[in-house]
Amino acid sequence: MSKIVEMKGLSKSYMNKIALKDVNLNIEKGKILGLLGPNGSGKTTMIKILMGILTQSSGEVYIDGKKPGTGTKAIVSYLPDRNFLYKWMKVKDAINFFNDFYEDFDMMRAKELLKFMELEENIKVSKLSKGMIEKLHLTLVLSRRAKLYILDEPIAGVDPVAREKILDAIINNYNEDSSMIITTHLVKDLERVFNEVAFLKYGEIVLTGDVEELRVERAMSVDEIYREVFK
Ligand SMILES: Nc1ncnc2c1ncn2[C@@H]1O[C@H](COP(=O)(O)OP(=O)(O)OP(=O)(O)O)[C@@H](O)[C@H]1O
Repeated sequence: MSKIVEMKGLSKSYMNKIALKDVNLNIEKGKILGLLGPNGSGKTTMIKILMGILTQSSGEVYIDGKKPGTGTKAIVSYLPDRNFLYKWMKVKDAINFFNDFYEDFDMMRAKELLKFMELEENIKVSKLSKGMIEKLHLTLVLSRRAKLYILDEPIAGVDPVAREKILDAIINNYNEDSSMIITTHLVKDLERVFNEVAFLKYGEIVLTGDVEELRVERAMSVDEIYREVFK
């Protein structure tokens, strides 16, 4: 099977608020999908459904052919859009914690990434800046040999130099056997990473496709297309 993610008629409402409406979206293995949309468009809701944190109101979702749950959590490496580290931890504790927790954690890769991100193992998490925390999160998430990586706003809140470094880490550590979903509204910064994009507007997919094809068809960058769709 070539699809890593399959969504069919996926909808989600919170009380009377519709967050996702009849979403049909497939992600092929080996691709990096940019899930793009402004605040409140439903990106996090979609990711939480993929992670089994929320249940859809209707429709179907499959990850590698399975419904989200314990089985799929083992093959998905997820970067939430909030800090998930404990203040008492040192960087090396966070690494060991992940190593103990995830069978697919690759310690060698983690050490290389720490070096690349210029993160010192003995620093306490409480002493790290916001940008350094994001780098540590990404180090942890990318050090797993997962089939699917889901990165929710991986570069929000970091300076442009750190952004470039984080993007390089994503590209260098990505391999063709895995797939990735990256949500962002910082389209210009991230578009060089995407193979495919899906635009979410008020919970609906309004445009999806291969990045190269879209750029050629419309003679615009993804960022320009985004601005046109959401103006
Ligand atoms: N727990 C909740 N209860 C009620 N409404 C919610 C809840 N979570 C999200 N929503 C609503 O659902 C819609 C989609 O929210 P969601 O967080 O998925 O958007 P998003 O695209 O991730 O936004 P952002 O870019 O700001 O993170 C929004 O209108 C939001 O107000």
